[in-house]
Amino acid sequence: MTAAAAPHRDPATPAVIELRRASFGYGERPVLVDADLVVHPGEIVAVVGPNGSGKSTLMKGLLGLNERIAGEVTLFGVPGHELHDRARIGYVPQRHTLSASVRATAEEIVSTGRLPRLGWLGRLRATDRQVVARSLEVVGLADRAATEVSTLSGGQQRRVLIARALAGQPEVLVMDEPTAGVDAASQHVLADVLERLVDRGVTMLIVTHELGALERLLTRIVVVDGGRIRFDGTPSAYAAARDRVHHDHDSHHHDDELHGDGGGVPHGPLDAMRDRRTR
Ligand SMILES: Nc1ncnc2c1ncn2[C@@H]1O[C@H](COP(=O)(O)OP(=O)(O)OP(=O)(O)O)[C@@H](O)[C@H]1O
Repeated sequence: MTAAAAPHRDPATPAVIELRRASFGYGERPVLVDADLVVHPGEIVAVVGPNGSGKSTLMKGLLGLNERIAGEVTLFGVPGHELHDRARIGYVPQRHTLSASVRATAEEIVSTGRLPRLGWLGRLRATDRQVVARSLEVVGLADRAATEVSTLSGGQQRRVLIARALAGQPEVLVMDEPTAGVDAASQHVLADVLERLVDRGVTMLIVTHELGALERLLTRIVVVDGGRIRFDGTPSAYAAARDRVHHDHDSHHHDDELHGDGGGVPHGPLDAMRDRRTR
């Protein structure tokens, strides 16, 4: 299986995400430093690295959800803090399941993702309901619209959260571990969901511990380690440089929380490549 081809790029179209020597942290403390990263329209970029290396800090930083200590963030060609149309970005935060205390149907949760696009009356119109229904359809949960989310499986809940992000009709999806804590079968379902989004031209930046199921979709892989971007290249360049960019295969604590034994999924982003090579 080969990685996805890099999309054709119109030089006149600005990058979706552009970081120049950006440092992000919490309070005064820098966590992710000196990051240069450019994501063009149509790219599917995986961000990998050990636990605590700064991946989530990178995601939150580019979304303006933590402190920018230095450098520049440009989104769709404008400084990040000046981007008023936030609905252009869909964010799936790092949270593997919805709390059991959330008493809402899948449709209600997904409808909240429509809020940034509502008209001045602030009410869901017929077109909004159609978008919500379509978002549930894309993630394969049309038949669960009326189901309480707390009764859905972990993988299905992740898909509800992705559908919620899709309901805002974003041009880019920033996802923090969409496959964390879900079993191998659900990971493949999620990869199929993401593939449908690729076909629709959605740009994606995905933090993941399980490169396996997503690998065929990726145009680039970024390795974060020790608070810095250590590698940024194509999947084949990553495979070739794997000794240089190798990092610890921390078993992922989120998987442990859900499965105890980690659920039998590969833990390191390099695992899938190594498996294939030895087959
Ligand atoms: N809200 C916060 N306030 C203070 N420090 C934080 C906060 N969130 C994360 N950190 C610290 O920043 C560092 C990097 O954390 P981050 O969550 O970015 O890593 P990560 O690579 O996403 O890890 P994981 O794979 O475990 O999710 C850690 O030392 C963490 O303790």
